[in-house]
Amino acid sequence: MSISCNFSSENISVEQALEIVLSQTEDFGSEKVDLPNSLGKVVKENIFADRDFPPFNRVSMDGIAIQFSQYNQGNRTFEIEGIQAAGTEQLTLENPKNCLEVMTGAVLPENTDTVIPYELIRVENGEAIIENEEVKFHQNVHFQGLDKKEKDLLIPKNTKISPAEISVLATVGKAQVEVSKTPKVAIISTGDELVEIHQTPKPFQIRRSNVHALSAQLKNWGIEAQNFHVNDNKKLLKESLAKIIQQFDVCIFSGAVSKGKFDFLPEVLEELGVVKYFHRVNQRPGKPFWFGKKGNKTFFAFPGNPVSTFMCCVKYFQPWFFRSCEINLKSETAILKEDYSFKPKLTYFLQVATETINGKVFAQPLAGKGSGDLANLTECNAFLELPAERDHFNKGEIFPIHYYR
Ligand SMILES: Nc1nc2c(c(=O)[nH]1)N[C@H]1C(S)=C(S)[C@@H](COP(=O)(O)OP(=O)(O)OC[C@H]3O[C@@H](n4cnc5c(N)ncnc54)[C@H](O)[C@@H]3O)O[C@H]1N2
Ligand code: MOO
Ligand SMILES: [Mg+2]
Repeated sequence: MSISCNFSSENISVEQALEIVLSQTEDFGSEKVDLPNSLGKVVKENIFADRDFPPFNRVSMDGIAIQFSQYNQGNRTFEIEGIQAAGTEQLTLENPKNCLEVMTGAVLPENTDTVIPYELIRVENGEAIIENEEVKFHQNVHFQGLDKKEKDLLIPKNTKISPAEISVLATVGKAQVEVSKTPKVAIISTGDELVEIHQTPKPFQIRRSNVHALSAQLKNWGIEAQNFHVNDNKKLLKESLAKIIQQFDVCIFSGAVSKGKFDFLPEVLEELGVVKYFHRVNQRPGKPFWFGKKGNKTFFAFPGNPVSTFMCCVKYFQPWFFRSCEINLKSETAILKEDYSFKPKLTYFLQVATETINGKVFAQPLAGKGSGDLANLTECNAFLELPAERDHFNKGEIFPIHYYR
């Protein structure tokens, strides 16, 4: 999809902004990585069952294996012929009136079809005596191919790898997996008021928390970003960015995009040849969001207020990255739990705490004290997207929701 750049100085809507961002995805290609390093990445090959699941008739309780017909004929005492342990070749029950002890994970012995757990038998003088009458044909046997058949598709290409996929990849022997390459991402904070997290800020300073919040969000999506800091000095900003831009596919900024005397970022980016696609979106938080491209490099300049940076990363960077990896994030909705009013003609990303009741997701507004109130993020788990054209939202209405945890 190609969308022409929005060079106008008019603010654009959230829908337009997202459409532009999503029209600017990039293909980062794929690479083979060792299985442990594939967590959080997107698999770029179909994963098939290399054998039946389970691969043999698997004993699923420790006990004895018998022929059910013997039990059905009234036999309750079975001489023990031997032990079938897990990890040993299949034994054969020689005499159908006897039994074999079997362990969970072992192959069900030849000539047996039913497993009775130790709890329901008594073992005396080399014999197993069944004490419970309720034995069912085929009980406690996990039959070969019951879950999946050899060559079944287990994980389709373009699935995000979670611990569940790791389990399946491991069991089919994928020591290495083809995954989408992640872009090289730089996260750049700006501002003379910022100090490192291990430093004690002077009364007029704060720690550069946005960079750590962004890094953590990206880490959740399988991206290891590098972070930088530049002070509010135009010349320095331009020199530093000229170098950083060369080395990265994506630059995510926090701060210096609003109307302040030291908000140099938009002009510096343009001076460095980055094409502005939009600046300012009709939204709160995050109104001064600036987005641009230079060739196949992508620039997300998020407003510095911590909740703005955070929300913009969830709402714009996240779907951009997943679309680049050919994954469509599913859109989710939630039910507003109480009436809420927001007057400005802006899309409002209301901070909410969700609760699921009878399968329905309810969103409790916990708006916080504005986009500087980062502590409020810990009280909530999502942003509820309230449309710009309305100013009152009723309890019970359904709106799009964006989770961050
Ligand atoms: N006259 C106007 N002033 C402001 C407007 C406006 O439209 N007209 N927009 C406001 C809005 S909305 C936002 S959001 C901010 C965005 O400002 P900037 O992107 O220029 O960011 P800064 O000025 O650099 O910082 C804003 C705020 O955020 C704090 N900050 C910045 N970086 C970090 C960081 N890494 N970790 C923690 N906190 C950070 C910074 O200290 C400031 O308090 O502008 C409004 N002003
Ligand atoms: O976008 Mo600003 O975040 O409204 O404070
Ligand atoms: Mg500013």
